[in-house]
Amino acid sequence: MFVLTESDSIGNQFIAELRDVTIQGDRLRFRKNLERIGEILAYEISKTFCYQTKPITTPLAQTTVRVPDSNPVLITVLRASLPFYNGFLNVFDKADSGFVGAFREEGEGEIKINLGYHASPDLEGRTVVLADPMLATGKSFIKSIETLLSHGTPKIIHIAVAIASPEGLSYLHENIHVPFELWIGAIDQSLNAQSYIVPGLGDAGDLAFGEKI
Ligand SMILES: O=c1cc[nH]c(=O)[nH]1
Repeated sequence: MFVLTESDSIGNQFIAELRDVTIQGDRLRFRKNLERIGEILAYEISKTFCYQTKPITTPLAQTTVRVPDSNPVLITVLRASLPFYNGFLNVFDKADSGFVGAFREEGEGEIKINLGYHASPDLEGRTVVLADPMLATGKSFIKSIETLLSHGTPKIIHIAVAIASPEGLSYLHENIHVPFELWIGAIDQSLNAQSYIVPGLGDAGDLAFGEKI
């Protein structure tokens, strides 16, 4: 498991700005910071890929460069993930993409996650990056992964999140039965009664795009 804020880097500044009530109201900056964290996590994930030697001709000579031998599939969960996903797409610019539409069903008691929409390429044997900035209960991740597995069994699923709750992490470990790795911006203290992450940052979708009805 990689956790960005476990060591000092400029990434901490981006996380701080996402959380800070005096800064996060600037939607452009909020989306940009999610994107920048996506780019950093994408770079870290790229270190796990298989590489091959590619011959290159520069204007001056022949040389070789080690490049990834395949492109991942990026799966993103609408809508809060879009700026975060964009960070991954900036780095993995040749990636295929799939989309999942997940929403929380309002009501009394346990939170229910509904997947209204999904569109994905064949995932058989592929390296998948599932990007969603907020790992709260983990239920939408598990629902998304169950749905994705009907499109083939990936070689590995890299799960990338900006902020994770300990409860969500436990839920993923208990419920994912295919190879996976976790790439996280920060791990927070807990979930509150409304299943928001504390200290967290609030509602990532609303902060990125405005409140929905
Ligand atoms: O704290 C949380 C949890 C889920 N989704 C969010 O946007 N924020």
